[in-house]
Amino acid sequence: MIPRAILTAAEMKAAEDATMASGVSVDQLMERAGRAAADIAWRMAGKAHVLVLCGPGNNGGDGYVVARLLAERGCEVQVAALADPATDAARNARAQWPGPVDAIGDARPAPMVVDALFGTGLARPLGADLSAALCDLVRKARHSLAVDLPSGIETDSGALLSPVPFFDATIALGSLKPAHLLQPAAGFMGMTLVGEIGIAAESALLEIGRPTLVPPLPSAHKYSRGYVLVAGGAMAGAASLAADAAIRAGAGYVALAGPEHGEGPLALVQRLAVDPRTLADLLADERVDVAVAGPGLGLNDKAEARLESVLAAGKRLVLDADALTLIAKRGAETLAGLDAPPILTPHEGEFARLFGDISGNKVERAREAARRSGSVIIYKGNDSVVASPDGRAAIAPPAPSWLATAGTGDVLTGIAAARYAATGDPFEAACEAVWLHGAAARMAGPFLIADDLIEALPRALAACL
Ligand SMILES: NC(=O)C1=CN([C@@H]2O[C@H](COP(=O)(O)OP(=O)(O)OC[C@H]3O[C@@H](n4cnc5c(N)ncnc54)[C@H](OP(=O)(O)O)[C@@H]3O)[C@@H](O)[C@H]2O)[C@@H](O)CC1
Ligand SMILES: Nc1ncnc2c1ncn2[C@@H]1O[C@H](COP(=O)(O)OP(=O)(O)O)[C@@H](O)[C@H]1O
Ligand SMILES: [K+]
Repeated sequence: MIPRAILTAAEMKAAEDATMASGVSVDQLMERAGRAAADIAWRMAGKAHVLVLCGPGNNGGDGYVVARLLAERGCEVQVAALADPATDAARNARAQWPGPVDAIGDARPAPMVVDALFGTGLARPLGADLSAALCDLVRKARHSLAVDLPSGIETDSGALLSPVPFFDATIALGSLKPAHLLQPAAGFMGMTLVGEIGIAAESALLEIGRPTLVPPLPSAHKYSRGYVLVAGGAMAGAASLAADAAIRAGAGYVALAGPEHGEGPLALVQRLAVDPRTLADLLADERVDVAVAGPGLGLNDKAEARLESVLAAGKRLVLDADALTLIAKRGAETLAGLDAPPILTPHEGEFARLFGDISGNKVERAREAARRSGSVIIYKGNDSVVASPDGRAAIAPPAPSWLATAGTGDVLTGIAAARYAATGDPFEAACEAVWLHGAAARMAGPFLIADDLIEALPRALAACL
């Protein structure tokens, strides 16, 4: 699957300028944008009475186009505007709307509401009266559609600048923007669709899409499919979850090396490694492709020594949980010299421990963390962001919140290890793992526990063949 690009407000503006330089006028772009939005509104509500709220900028201009096209289809349309249009394109669009334009205060609740107040140009919070009116009108509607973005959202960060209602659908014009995937904004969009308006959308920031996997070659053997070694520690269950997930995610050989035997399928190779030297010996096996440390590792001196063996092994690494807490003490930048970029999988708390002083939105923080640590970062959450030290970054579509349960992160770590062993590319592996994890969660369903994710993994993987 070709991943969709995500453009910041500035990148969108540049893409729009490039399109115009090739001979397309802003009025034509606005007509396409309005037509795409009107088509969605029509599919949602048919001939229902429509209220279109228009702002002063080009988002409002799109709104006037929507109003005209829906009226042409026979809808009864009320247009309510915040102010007169402030751009030429919006003025032209308004001039082509044959009906009256009311003040926002005169907007009457309608079964279908189209929000064309503000899009990527929103620079500050909506006034309290305006956001209250927007929330009230959307709440009273049966269907609601936001044009480009719900008004009140900051495009690049996904922050809510002022209160925003829940929309049934949002049409992203030309391309996804970060706010379509980042929380809290993404939670207010309803179904998000991208409206094609003829802009070439290219970016180093992508949406994580379904990976394409290939079955093992006829010549495959267990080691060619990837050997993952999971270093266990104080808590056998967590390491077992990671190891079990790695084997279910397609690694050909998975060994769990801990101070005691863990749980897991019979196919999992259990190796007793009571002291760090034994662990180092196991890691010295040249067939080991990827080593995992963190889940259930512990935080005491023994855990430190085990982590040391893993870091010194010269292998590709996936580091999570306790390993991240231990690394935070010595500084994440100490990872920058490893032979291959490791994958780090911090949740919000671990990220703060590792990179507490980084500011900016979630994508910027993930990118800076990747650069500093020379690592691929999976910055977890409902809007997981993956960033690579080479500047590539990706945002996952919202994952089921049922994932908020103990052990699901250990499963992600195991999947990432299996994919890193298979692909050799930590960024690709991280993105694939995040997608598979979310898909397995959707298949496992409500009230899932971490073990259910592992059980669902083969079905999630099969969907990618
Ligand atoms: N990119 C593309 O290819 C295409 C983009 N298109 C569309 O254009 C949209 C972007 O348009 P845009 O740049 O004109 O910005 P927009 O969101 O309408 O708002 C700016 C206006 O609002 C004002 N303003 C801001 N905050 C405010 C506040 N809190 N309260 C009150 N006022 C506030 C601000 O005023 P100022 O800050 O200058 O005082 C300015 O007047 C984009 O989302 C998409 O829908 C399509 O038509 C065609 C293809
Ligand atoms: N509310 C949520 N919505 C979607 N995904 C979530 C949510 N909460 C947690 N997750 C996902 O579940 C996993 C939890 O990982 P983590 O916090 O490390 O748990 P643990 O350490 O118990 O395994 C991560 O992949 C995270 O992205
Ligand atoms: K809008």
